[in-house]
Amino acid sequence: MTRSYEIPAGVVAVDDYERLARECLSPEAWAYYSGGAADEITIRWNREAFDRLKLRTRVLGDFSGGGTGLTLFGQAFDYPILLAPTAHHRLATPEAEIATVVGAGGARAGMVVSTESDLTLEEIAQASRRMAAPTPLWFQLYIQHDRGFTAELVRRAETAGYGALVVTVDAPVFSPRNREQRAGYEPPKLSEHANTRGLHTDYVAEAALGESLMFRGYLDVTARWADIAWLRSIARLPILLKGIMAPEDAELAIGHGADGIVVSNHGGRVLDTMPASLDVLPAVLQQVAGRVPVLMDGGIRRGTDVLKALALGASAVMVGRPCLYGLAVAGPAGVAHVLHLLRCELEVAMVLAGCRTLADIGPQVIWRE
Ligand SMILES: Cc1cc2nc3c(=O)[nH]c(=O)nc-3n(C[C@H](O)[C@H](O)[C@H](O)COP(=O)(O)O)c2cc1C
Ligand SMILES: CC(C)CC(=O)C(=O)O
Repeated sequence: MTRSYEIPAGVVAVDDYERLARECLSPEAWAYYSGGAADEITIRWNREAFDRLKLRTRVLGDFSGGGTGLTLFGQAFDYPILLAPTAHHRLATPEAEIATVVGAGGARAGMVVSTESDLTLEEIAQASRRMAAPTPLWFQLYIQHDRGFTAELVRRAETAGYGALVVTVDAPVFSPRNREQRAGYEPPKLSEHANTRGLHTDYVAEAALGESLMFRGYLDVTARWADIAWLRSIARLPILLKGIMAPEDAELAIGHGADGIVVSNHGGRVLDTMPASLDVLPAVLQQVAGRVPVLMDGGIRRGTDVLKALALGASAVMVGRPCLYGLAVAGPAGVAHVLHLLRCELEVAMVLAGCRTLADIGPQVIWRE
């Protein structure tokens, strides 16, 4: 199938991609990408938390030699916006994650590849290497019930040249996603995913009426803190834990060897009425006290949102749905455009807030009454 990868006229902001993506995606795929847990209240709160904060501007500053570059775990990034790990890009485009990585590379953004990608982690890394400027890639790991299989995934990511492991710890189970259910979205079986092909999934829980869903052995195989120490012992790469929403868990993460933390409520897709990631960020940062980098995701749709997250103390942010919407509308060009829009908006906001570099972004950027 040949597709047009042109950016449609009139697209000037990330939200325009959301509107257009709905028209490009099947109703099931739209429900999967855009939806969240239960009543999707956390999705709304993720946005509202950004909108509540006001920015404080400064004038007549000197911006010579400024920029948005940063280093994380020894890797250089042009700007502090990475693609969050998201599953199943083939729902958006037949080229799946290859289109995404090409778009990310075009915009020179880092990308986190999901365990549940539709292409193998090796195929995605290879596509990135073919580009003039390969994208910094990290691998998002779901710890599988088969720890031998998990160790093999880690080894594969290291061999393929990934720069960090982002271990998602917030979703041992998902609460129902009613929008997906109502649209009739059927997720592909884990044993048929590109990276986990052949994994046996006999443990998957289903409950008949009158039976407990969770407490019949299913949770015996899910990851625990000891698994993080184990991962640390077998992996050479830096390990970030994604989905930390409590200061106590941030402390445990560092205690078990994590090199970084991602404050995230999984884009409101795991447990509805969790607070906004942005609202939890300050408490986690206070606990971490600069010992490891703290990233965040959830609800970022504007460069001003990125500025606000950094002003509260995040080292960088990750963006999920907007990249999928760009992918659905215009393939690699759409992904690159989404990232470019966010980067340009961030730069404008930095200048108007009087910040020459990321190091200048601090609490002074937020207007306090
Ligand atoms: C369709 C979709 C699939 C996702 N798949 C994964 C995944 O495989 N692994 C993961 O850690 N997070 C996954 N996430 C969560 C994102 O990494 C991220 O936390 C979230 O999308 C951020 O919120 P935002 O979409 O508002 O930017 C997924 C999110 C979406 C929307
Ligand atoms: C296939 C899912 C487990 C991927 C995911 O994390 C999500 O859909 O939010």
